Amino acid sequence: MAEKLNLPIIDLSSSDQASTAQTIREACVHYGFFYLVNHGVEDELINKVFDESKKFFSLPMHEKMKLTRKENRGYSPLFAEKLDTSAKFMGDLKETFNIGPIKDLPHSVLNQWPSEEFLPSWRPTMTSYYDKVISAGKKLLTLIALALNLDETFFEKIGASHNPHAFLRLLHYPGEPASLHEETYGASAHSDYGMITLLATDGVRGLQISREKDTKPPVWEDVYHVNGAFIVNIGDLMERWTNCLFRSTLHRVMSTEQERYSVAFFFEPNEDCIVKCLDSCCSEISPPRFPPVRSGDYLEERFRVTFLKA
Ligand SMILES: O=C(O)CCC(=O)C(=O)O
Ligand SMILES: [Fe+2]
Repeated sequence: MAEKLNLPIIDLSSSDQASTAQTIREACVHYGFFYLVNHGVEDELINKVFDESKKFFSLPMHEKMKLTRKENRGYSPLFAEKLDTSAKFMGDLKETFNIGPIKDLPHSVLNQWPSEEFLPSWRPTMTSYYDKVISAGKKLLTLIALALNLDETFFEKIGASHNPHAFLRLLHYPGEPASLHEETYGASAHSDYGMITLLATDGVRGLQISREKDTKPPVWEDVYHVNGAFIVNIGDLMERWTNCLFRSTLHRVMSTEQERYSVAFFFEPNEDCIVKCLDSCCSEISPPRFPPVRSGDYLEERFRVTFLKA
């Protein structure tokens, strides 16, 4: 049985920056997860993204396969990815669609879009959502910088949030009859790879976190949906920057009988940004645990090992 979990709630519109930054710090140190409210992305737009996502995943398979994932953009069918690389089962019971940077040339031309004939509102809806979540993410990064006792422009100055390598990912978990496969997950246990993830969920249960990476067996706790809130979590690159002060928490999505949709936004640093332990997070007695790494190289390698096919 999973435990009940009360994640901190961060109000992005609060005028009290100091206390918001302090709550973010506590959330990232203890959970690596929090809820984000008043983030500036309207409910109406979020609902539209879910509607358009459902329309896309309902298309015949041969239409979806015309947009098969290339350069990490486009459609991946069920079992294409296995987020828990150590597990033996065949892959995750989910289908996905990825959209990469939209305005950042030459990356923007790599995106694939469903035909306007079938889905006329798809592209403008996704583009608008992408832009709005980027704005929310940039604002959140200024508070995360304050939470780390850095200047609020830190992530901008080191080039992380300028033309970020951010990916919008639509997810569809079709669900399965109970006990069909003991060891099938919608998304198997993993931590996210990058800087921060902003997740919108549809209210169907399934997402769980395990706070202590090294506890065996892991203790799983349910993350509840909160209307209008993003579920934000810290990724591995942020964990590397902070020398594990902020945790990139293990999470998974259980496969249940109920169909589930979610929309993840992976706000990753600019590909050329070098992620190196922050001075304030290391010392002689606590040296950096990870060597510096170029963000683009790190992310590419993580995709290489988790994708079994497109
Ligand atoms: O669908 C969800 O709730 C979470 C998905 C997720 O963890 C991921 O795609 O990295
Ligand atoms: Fe994830």
